[in-house]
Amino acid sequence: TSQLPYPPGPKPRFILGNFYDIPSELPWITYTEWGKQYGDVVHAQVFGNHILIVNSAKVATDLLEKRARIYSERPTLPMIPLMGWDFNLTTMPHAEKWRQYRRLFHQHFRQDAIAMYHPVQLRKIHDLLRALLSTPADFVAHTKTLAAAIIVATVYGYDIEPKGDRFVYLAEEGIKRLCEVMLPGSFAVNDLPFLRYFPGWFPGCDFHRYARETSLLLDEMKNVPFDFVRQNMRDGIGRLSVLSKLLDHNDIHGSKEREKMIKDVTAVAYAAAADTTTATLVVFFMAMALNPDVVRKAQNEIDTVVGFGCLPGFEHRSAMPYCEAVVREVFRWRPIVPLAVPHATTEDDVYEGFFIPKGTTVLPNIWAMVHDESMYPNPDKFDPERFLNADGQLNSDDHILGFGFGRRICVGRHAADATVWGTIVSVLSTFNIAKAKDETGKEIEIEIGFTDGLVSHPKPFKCAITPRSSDVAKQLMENMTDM
Ligand code: HEM
Repeated sequence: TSQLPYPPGPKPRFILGNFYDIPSELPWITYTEWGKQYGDVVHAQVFGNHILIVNSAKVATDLLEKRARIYSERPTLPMIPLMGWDFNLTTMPHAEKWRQYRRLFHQHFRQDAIAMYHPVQLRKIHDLLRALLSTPADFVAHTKTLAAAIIVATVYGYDIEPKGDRFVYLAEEGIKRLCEVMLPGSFAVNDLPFLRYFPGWFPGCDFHRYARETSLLLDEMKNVPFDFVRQNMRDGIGRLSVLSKLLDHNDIHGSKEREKMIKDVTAVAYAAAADTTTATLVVFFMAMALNPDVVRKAQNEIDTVVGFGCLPGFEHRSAMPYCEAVVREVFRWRPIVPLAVPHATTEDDVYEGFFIPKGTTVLPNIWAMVHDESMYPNPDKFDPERFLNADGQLNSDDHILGFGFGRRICVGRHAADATVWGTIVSVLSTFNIAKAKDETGKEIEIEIGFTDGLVSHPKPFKCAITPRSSDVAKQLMENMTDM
């Protein structure tokens, strides 16, 4: 099979391969262009390491789903275990430990388990509405607090401090470091793994210090909420959380190994949930400010089904197809994990006559898939109607590509989807969202820009978020304070 050619792609140079072709900024855009030039599977190499870019949903299904046995590994980065981040399900090798962790995670985040978290999600979403009422210009910060508060309340069952929460600080710092390490070229030891055996004083081996610091920070991050909840469970704190269920089911004084697993699984939830949910909801605010028609249509539907001045609940979901289409379009229009999380192959493979070697890093280019003109005509337009039939009912396109593929598909997707839906309909039921205006009353244009990184956030922009009526504002302040 190795006589077969690699899939097409930019021509590699001697030794360096495509080192200089791999873009450091918004690589998913360049990879989409490569897709137009070379096809749905594109091959590149850097220092002899193979990279396969998957540019269509069909190929993603063929490889990452139908051949999941071969395509479910993650690339190895030596810095991850050195820092102590190897408890992270997201980057864990596709082996027995991953299976155990994923099973545990799935038990508490599968679709039929999520309804249990609806009350907590709505309580935090209502906090967001009050925050938007008092300081609407800080909508990004409020969204961030919402995402953090929901996942902490779901997993540990306690309410984070609005500012300066120790766990949130530790988790954010830990995630920042994980993202830094995952950037290609950030730490030489990732490309030259033998460096890990060199002492810290050796030139270029300062990564040992960074890794040690991170490891201490992560230990504290795992222990702070765990110890807090365990000590306070008798007083009812954290009683309904994922953690308390894990502890109940598995004996509070269970084996050390069991306890470690529970700490690991719960800590990963925050890492995977907070940033992704925030970015998705900020995309929603951007899309609404740019599309007043969509705001109006969604509000009409909410007013008809729920009633003006009343807040939606999950029981209204199936009766609001237009709002559902808005949610699907938010995930499609600007996918915030545009290259998913890289997969890797564990065996040599052949696809459509091309050779894909064992150990290839596979990048699912979600950006290219959701901008595929044959599936989504005029893909840059934010158009929920693309998910509706002529009769206004939802069509069958309910596969949210933004959650990834195969065995590695986002295990928190049902929780994320519920938070995103609940936030979108609650905000639209109470607020108008439009472009902000300057002192002269002229609309401030929104520049659609996105950051680099595994999770790509909208660049700062302004929008006007105003209560739909003074009654709604009053109700928000009065009626909802004890919801
Ligand atoms: C809007 C929010 C979210 C988006 C867009 C998102 C997206 C993704 C993507 C693209 C992947 C990689 C899939 C692949 O490798 O093919 C992933 C993995 C993962 N996500 Fe999410 N996610 C979100 C929210 C969440 C939440 C709320 C949780 C936890 C409660 C979560 C937990 C995870 C975990 C643990 C993995 C790793 C799965 C594995 O490697 O086996 N995510 N997510």
